[in-house]
Amino acid sequence: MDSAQESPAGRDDTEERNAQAPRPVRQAIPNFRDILSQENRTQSSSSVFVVVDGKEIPKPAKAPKESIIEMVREVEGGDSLDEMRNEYAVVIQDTNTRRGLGIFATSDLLPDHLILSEQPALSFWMPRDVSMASMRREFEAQWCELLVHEQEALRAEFPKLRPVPSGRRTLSLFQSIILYNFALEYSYSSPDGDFAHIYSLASRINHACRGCANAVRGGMDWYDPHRINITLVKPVKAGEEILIHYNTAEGRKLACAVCGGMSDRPSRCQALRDKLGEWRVKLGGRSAQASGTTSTEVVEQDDFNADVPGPPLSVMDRAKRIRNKTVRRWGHLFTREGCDWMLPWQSSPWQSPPRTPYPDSPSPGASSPGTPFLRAPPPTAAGSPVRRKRTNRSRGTSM
Ligand SMILES: C[S@@+](CC[C@H](N)C(=O)[O-])C[C@H]1O[C@@H](n2cnc3c(N)ncnc32)[C@H](O)[C@@H]1O
Repeated sequence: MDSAQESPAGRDDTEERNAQAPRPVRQAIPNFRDILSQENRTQSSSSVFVVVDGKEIPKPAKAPKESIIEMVREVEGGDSLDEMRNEYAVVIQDTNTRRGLGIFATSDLLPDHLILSEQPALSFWMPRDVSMASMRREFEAQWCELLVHEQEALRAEFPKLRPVPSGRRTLSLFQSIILYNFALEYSYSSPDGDFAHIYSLASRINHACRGCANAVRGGMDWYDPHRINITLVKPVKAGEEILIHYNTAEGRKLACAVCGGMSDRPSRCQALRDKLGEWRVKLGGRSAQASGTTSTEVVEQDDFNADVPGPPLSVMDRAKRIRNKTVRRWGHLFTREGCDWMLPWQSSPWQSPPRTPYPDSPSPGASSPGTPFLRAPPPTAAGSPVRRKRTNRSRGTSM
């Protein structure tokens, strides 16, 4: 018989059976708030309260990061927040310029996108009571405390660390200087100035002036203070380099990767180009919003707190300032554009700023007869004037 022509009695039976059968219970998918409150129930020892939905609940003693990662893994199929954001969003590539390696976006992204969020690959603790002269030895000691496989992994990841051996109790002066130099070049100081953090990806980001940079370093992560967050401030196309601003008074002065300017702001030429771009968008009838954040807006945002005195400089920042002064003063003696501080004879010319390499170093064309020109004369048969041949000096033990 056709099921549509079932007798009324038969239909009643089926309805009764359906009513008696236990209904499958719909399991609610836990969301972030559920997990948070679950954690609150288990860890209610904390006396600090937070307000969720108008209700006061005890603040979790432990950050529910693991729970978030679990949820992300379930939803996205990724392994962690890092994996979800970093490896899919950016890639390390050679810039094919003197900048060396850089970080490039893998897809088109909009402003405000959190493009990088990662934990340090290596952290050097910078004790406050240690003088700058001892800082190099401090870093050396901390390097020697690492396990050999950790040192090997870092050496494989950062080619600049290759001359620094693994598995030693002490380093030679040369190796120690390379390590120190690496830390100065690749590290970000923690907000409290106690640590120098080196990141696998974020430490590869190159510099651009505030106006040309398309990303900024975000504030401190509440859950994880050593995590660095890099957020876009401009729309970025796939394959475009991610650039942030990191020329500070105490750091090494680098030319902007986009406009070549040495200052914080875009060069006049770049500012004009930006303005033209804005006008082109306006005249083209599209909304001004399509151009994203303009360089002037970025500068204004950044300058908002410009006159608020910053925190006192950390030891690392002071070390950077001294190094920068040394490079500005003596760099021109070693290479045409500047030196890699202690390794001038090894370094390749690391940048070619468009006009004057450093604000106060003499440029070859600019010397007037009245001003003394400090460039070293070319090497003679007697040896280079910069690295003189070692004379045979007695070392105390005579034959
Ligand atoms: C934090 S590292 C960036 C990663 C580096 N490019 C690499 O190959 O590993 C900083 C160094 O990159 C180079 N660099 C970064 N921005 C630059 C720029 N705008 N112009 C020239 N060199 C730059 C400088 O040598 C600087 O000391």
